[in-house]
Amino acid sequence: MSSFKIALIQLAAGAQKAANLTKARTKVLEAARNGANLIVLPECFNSPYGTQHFANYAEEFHTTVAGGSSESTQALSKMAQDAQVYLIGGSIPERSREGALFNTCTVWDPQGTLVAVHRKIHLFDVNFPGKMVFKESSVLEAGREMTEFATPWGKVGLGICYDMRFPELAMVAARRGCIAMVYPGAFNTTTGPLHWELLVRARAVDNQIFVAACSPARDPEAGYQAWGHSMVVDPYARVIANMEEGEGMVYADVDLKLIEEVRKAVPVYEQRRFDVYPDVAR
Ligand SMILES: O=C(O)CCC(=O)C(=O)O
Repeated sequence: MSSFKIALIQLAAGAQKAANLTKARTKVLEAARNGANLIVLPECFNSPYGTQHFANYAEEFHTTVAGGSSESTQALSKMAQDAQVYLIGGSIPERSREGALFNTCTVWDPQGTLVAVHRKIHLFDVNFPGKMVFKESSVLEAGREMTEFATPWGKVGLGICYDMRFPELAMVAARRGCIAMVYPGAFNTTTGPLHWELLVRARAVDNQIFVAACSPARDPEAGYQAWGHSMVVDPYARVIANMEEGEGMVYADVDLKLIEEVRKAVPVYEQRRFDVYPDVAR
């Protein structure tokens, strides 16, 4: 199958988890009715985003139990099944069996089966003096593994938000044959205008793959002002779908022929000089 339709759902999450899940469900079913095959929700779509919120909203779920066994994972499983789509469930605060907290993305197939779990690897610890200090590592543990999952169209790699800043993840995923990287991510009004589009397009042009980044909508009442601007970029690094900061949805047709086409036109894959930089060839 050489093409599919992706939908990014940019929604604003409020304080009520159940309401956030209901809103996500409505949008997922709408995207499926409009023909989407792979649907993406934003980072922390079931809770407000902020270090003070992770523990309150965290859920423990078991990857071996159908539906994942917690409130949000059961809701995600059912959404995927009812919509008959692959669903990248943004991220949710996860509590491990040992009590550690993670920022975690779960992925569901059209049967509602859990097919991947990505725990955010690079935690968002930054300091812009006078503007913004954020220290996810004060409450979260970092994931330790790269994540990819199979679809009928090819393998898809995953990262969460700050993971996007680390080109190694996307590079290794592409070298392993991923056709796309998907990042649920909540940039903000400080770093969003500086780096969001640049990073999404950079991961695409470096690796000649599709890249999608799905943000929460900006909520003027929220403590954390999300950047929005969810977007899909093609393997030429062209923005093929995007939006502003409000709630909504964007769709893009992912035409896999473009990967082959750009790799023929600009064959960096065959031109790499690992003999010159052997330390990245390992
Ligand atoms: O990298 C950034 O500027 C934003 C990252 C972020 O908000 C996150 O990792 O949640």
